[in-house]
Amino acid sequence: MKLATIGVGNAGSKIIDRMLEFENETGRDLCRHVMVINTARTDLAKPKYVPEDRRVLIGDTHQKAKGHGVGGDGEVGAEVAKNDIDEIRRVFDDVEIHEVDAILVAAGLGGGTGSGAGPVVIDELQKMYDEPVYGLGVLPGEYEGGRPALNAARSLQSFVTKVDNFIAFDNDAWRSRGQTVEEGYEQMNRELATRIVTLLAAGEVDDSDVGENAMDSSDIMRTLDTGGVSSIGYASSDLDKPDGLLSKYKTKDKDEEINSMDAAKIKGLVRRAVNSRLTLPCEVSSADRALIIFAGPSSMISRKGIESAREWLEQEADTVEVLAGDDPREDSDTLAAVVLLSNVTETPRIKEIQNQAVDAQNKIAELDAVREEEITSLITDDDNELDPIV
Ligand SMILES: Nc1nc2c(ncn2[C@@H]2O[C@H](COP(=O)(O)OP(=O)(O)OP(=O)(O)O)[C@@H](O)[C@H]2O)c(=O)[nH]1
Repeated sequence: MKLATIGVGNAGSKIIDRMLEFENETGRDLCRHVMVINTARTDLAKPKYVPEDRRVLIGDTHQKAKGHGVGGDGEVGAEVAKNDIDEIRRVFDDVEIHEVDAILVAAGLGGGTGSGAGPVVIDELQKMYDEPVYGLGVLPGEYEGGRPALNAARSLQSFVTKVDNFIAFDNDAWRSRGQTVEEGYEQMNRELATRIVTLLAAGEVDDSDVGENAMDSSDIMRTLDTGGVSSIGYASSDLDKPDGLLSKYKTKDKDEEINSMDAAKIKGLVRRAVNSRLTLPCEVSSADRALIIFAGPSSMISRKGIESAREWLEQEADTVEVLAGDDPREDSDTLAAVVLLSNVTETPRIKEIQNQAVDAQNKIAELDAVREEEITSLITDDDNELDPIV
């Protein structure tokens, strides 16, 4: 697939930057257009792979932002993006939309810019283009507290109703102990970039290269066509290691011996992808559609293997809508299986975020209600005998 990618806010921009890094390292060419949008000047300087002229600062004249971010306030994030919509539209105008199949908007839903400006950007994209717009959203961890949960729960409603599909990443599930927050984010962003690029870069090869099992961009788009919230699973196998995963066999046409994985091992790789940590933990059987892509040297991936993996996932996901194919990467020294579970409806983390958000909203309302009273009581003497000077 060929993508226009847009990162909104700090997390969104870092994820797009990692996607560019991963495609660079692995010789893929997914992100044909890139843009990052932020309300904080310092965060806009962070990406390493995003060209300078594709970084857009919004809200630098807004009284509550002034180039320093929106301090976690989603309402301000949305307001700033609406005020600067002409500037955003001007940068979109440079995108040769006929060169791309879809647009991907990445954002952290816990932050003010991601949660507020993200949906405004998506609205504009949907107005301007007919191509599908996908969301890639980070859900905040419980440990971050009530405010990010409130942003995320509200923003999720906007994102999911506005995008053609929302692929979620749950920071809570991916948090590991013994790391600083920054180290943790770095690792999570790499894991996410590996999954999303491996998934979406399939089908980008020339028509001349397409083998009989090759996955096509239209297959991926069809799987994402359900709307709703989706999750990705991933597993890979190192082909250099003599770990018994490979078996020798002779090709029919040529009398040469080549390495391949037998069908059971290919199925095992997919089972590992589905049973390992998903980007959003969910009940696999609640998926509406699913898709498997094998990325690696095509000689490793037998048709029988693809078919048995597809049948296995059809049972697991309890749907007849499972597509499977390969993304030939002849130079790769790994064989990766990436599984897209589209429109999953049973995912406990979203309910937890909503509960945390409702508690936070009630607490904020309570504090707002008593604030004036408490300030007045603090500055007033017990018998109210004193008057202000002016
Ligand atoms: N996975 C991941 N999550 C991140 C990262 N940075 C931030 N987050 C998450 O994203 C949320 C939003 O943070 P930011 O992206 O920094 O915020 P923002 O959208 O720029 O908004 P403001 O800072 O309020 O202007 C946080 O609450 C975290 O949950 C990151 O590098 N990786």
